[in-house]
Amino acid sequence: MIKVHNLKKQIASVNALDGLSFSAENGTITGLLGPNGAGKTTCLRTVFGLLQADQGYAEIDGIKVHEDPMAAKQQLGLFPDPCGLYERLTPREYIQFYAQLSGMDKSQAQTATDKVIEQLKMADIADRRCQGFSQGQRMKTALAQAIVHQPRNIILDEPTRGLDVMSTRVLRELLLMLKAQGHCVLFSSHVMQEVAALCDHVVVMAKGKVVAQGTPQQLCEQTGKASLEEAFIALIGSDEGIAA
Ligand SMILES: Nc1ncnc2c1ncn2[C@@H]1O[C@H](COP(=O)(O)OP(=O)(O)OP(=O)(O)O)[C@@H](O)[C@H]1O
Repeated sequence: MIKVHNLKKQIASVNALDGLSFSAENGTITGLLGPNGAGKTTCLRTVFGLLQADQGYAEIDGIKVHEDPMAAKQQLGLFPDPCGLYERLTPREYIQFYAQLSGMDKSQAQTATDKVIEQLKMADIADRRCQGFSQGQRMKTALAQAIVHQPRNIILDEPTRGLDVMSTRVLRELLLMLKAQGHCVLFSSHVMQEVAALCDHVVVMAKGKVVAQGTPQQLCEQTGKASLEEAFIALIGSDEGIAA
């Protein structure tokens, strides 16, 4: 479970986070939806401990990130940019390398790697070099790296940015699988369709604040609108920086 409490962060002259609070539960996909510049990336960076808030704090499974960043990170996987794989390694070598970086010895890392290869159903590509992989295969490998230490919580910043339809579908299926396995999945997006299709809980944010939150249906009911897109426009007052 990921919680943020009253996060405030000023960057240069901008209040990137301005009293942001919400929770993302286990077994649930939570979407952070907001226009460009809303503060989504700043929020996720703070959750991962890459940025320190001026006020407020983030909590991973009850561990305050600023008090014990290492313990918090053990419970957290960060989905990396799938373009940045080491081309000369196979997924098995790549995942095992990251498992060892997270503190496992060689034999623990081998076991954890076998487990995640099975979990993400990627045995067919596990021993091929990443060079020449399709986007979907890259995505599986990147996600495997992020979850090899079996964190309960996974965060993804605009994971489908630049992906084609097939790769987006692969990622969707992977996220639904993680949800079914009881993980807490938190991702940011400004793509309305993706959020509507995937999320159990949507946190609509603008200017560093939560504007509204609930299931897509609750957001439609709150605003009296028929679609999430219309609800979003009613809540934000504009559709600037949002993709259908
Ligand atoms: N390093 C920085 N220097 C200056 N301003 C910054 C910096 N990082 C973030 N900001 C500002 O903080 C605000 C929030 O940025 P953030 O990247 O968190 O938004 P976002 O919701 O992720 O946007 P997008 O959807 O465009 O990626 C923006 O106004 C942005 O310009």
